[in-house]
Amino acid sequence: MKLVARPSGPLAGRFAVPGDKSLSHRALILGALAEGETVIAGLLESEDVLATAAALRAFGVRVERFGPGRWRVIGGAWRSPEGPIDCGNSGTGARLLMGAAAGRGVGASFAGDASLSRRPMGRVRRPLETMGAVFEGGDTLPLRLVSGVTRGIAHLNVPASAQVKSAVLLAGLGTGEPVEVAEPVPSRDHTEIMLAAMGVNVERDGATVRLGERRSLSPALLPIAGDPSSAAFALAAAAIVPGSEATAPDVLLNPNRSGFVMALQRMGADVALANVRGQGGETIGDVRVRHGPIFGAEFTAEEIPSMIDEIPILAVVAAFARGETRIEGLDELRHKESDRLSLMAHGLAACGVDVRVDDDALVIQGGQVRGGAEVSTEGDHRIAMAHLVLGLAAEQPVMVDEAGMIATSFPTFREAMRGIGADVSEVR
Ligand SMILES: O=C(O)C1=C[C@@H](OP(=O)(O)O)[C@@H](O)[C@H](O)C1
Ligand SMILES: C=C(OP(=O)(O)O)C(=O)O
Repeated sequence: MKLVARPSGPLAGRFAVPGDKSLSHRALILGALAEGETVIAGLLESEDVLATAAALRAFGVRVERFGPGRWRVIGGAWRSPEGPIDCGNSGTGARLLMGAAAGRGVGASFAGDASLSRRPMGRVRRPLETMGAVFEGGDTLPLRLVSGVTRGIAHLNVPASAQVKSAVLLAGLGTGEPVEVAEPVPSRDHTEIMLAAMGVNVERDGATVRLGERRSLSPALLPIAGDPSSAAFALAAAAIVPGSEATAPDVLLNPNRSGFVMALQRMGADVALANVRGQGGETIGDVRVRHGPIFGAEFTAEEIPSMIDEIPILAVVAAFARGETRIEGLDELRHKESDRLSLMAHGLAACGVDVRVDDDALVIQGGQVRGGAEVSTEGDHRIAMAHLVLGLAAEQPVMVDEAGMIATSFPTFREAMRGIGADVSEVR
C-alpha cells in the first residue's frame, strides 16, 4: 500500500496517541512471568505487540483480550513451543522473549521477517551464553535456544541497548546468582520499573542495575501510557505546519524517552507540558506544540538513546529549521528495521533537502522543503511516517512506497493524523 501526504493545515486538536510499544511488550512478557492474573489497560494492539502475545501463547501462557486495549495474562509455567516463535518485525519482542525463555529454561527456536533476520542478535546471545544458556545458530535469526541460564553475569551493555539489558535481567530472574548490567549512557528503564512494580528487588546505582534477592513476580494491574515515539509524529507536524497547535495527551514522559520533546524545545519550538503525573512508576503527561520559528541545533551521541526511534522525525523537523542541524552518534540507526541513517539521507535528498552523512552524523541545512517525491522506505514504519509528516509541510505532496508496515507500531496512524487535520491518504 502506498500513502501520500499533501500540504495541509493548520493542524489542530488532540492527537489520538496509541499505547507505548515498549511498555506493551513488557506488560505481556512480565505478566507471563508472574504467577497469576495480570490485567493490562491500554495495550498497543500493533503487529509487533500481537506477535509477542502469540509467542507467549506458544509458550503455553494464557493471553486473552477482553476489550479494546484490555488484556489479561495468566502467568505460570512455560513449556517449549512446538514450532518456531515468529517475532515478525520486532527486535524488542525477539530479544526480550529470548531472555525470558532463557530464564525459564525452556528451549525454543526464534525467527522473524526479512528485516529482523538481518538485525544483530549476537549482542543478546553472547551475554545469555555467559550466563550458561546454550544456543544453536549464528548471530542473526533464526536461532535456537537449547537450554537456559545457570549462572549470573556482570554485563557491560555497549552500545547501550534497553533490549539487551532487558533480556539479561529477564534471564537473570531464573538464577539466584548476582546479575548486573552497566551502561555507558542510560537506556530506557521500563523493564526495571515494571519489575519493581511487580515485586522484584531491582537495585540501581547511576547507570548500573542489579537484581536483588526477590526475583519472583506478583501479578499486577498494568496501565500503558501513550507512546512518545508515536506522539512525536504529531508534535513534529504541529511544529512545522504554519498556524498549527496540537496536543498529545497522556504521553509517557520517562526521561529516557523524552529526548525528542527536549530537542524540539532546544530548536526553539513552542512546547508546553501539562497534567504531569505518576502512573505505575512511570511519569506521564500532556504535550502541546504550537507552530513558530525553529532553528538548527547540535545533538551529541549521549543524547541519542533518549530519542533513538525519533531520529527520523527529528531529521524532518531539522529540514524545516533555520540553519544547520547536526545529529551525532547515529551508528545504531544502521541496525534498526532498515539502515535508517542512509534511508533518511536518501529520502530527504529526494525531497530537495540539503543533507549529508558525515561518518555517524547526519547534517541537515534547513529551510524551505520542496517535497514532490516518492520515498523508498524498505518496509520501515518510522521512515514511512517521518516522510509523510514532511509532506504535510512541504511545497508538494510526498508519497511513500510501502506504508503497510506502519501497522507494526502505529496501526491507527492515518486516522490519528487525519484527526488533527492532516491530509494523508491511500494512493489508488
Ligand atoms: O527496549 C525497547 O523497548 C526498545 C529499545 C530500543 O532499542 P535498543 O535499546 O536495543 O537500541 C528501541 O530502538 C526499540 O524501538 C525499543
Ligand atoms: C527499532 C524499533 O523497534 P524494534 O527494535 O522493536 O523492532 C522501532 O520501533 O523503531
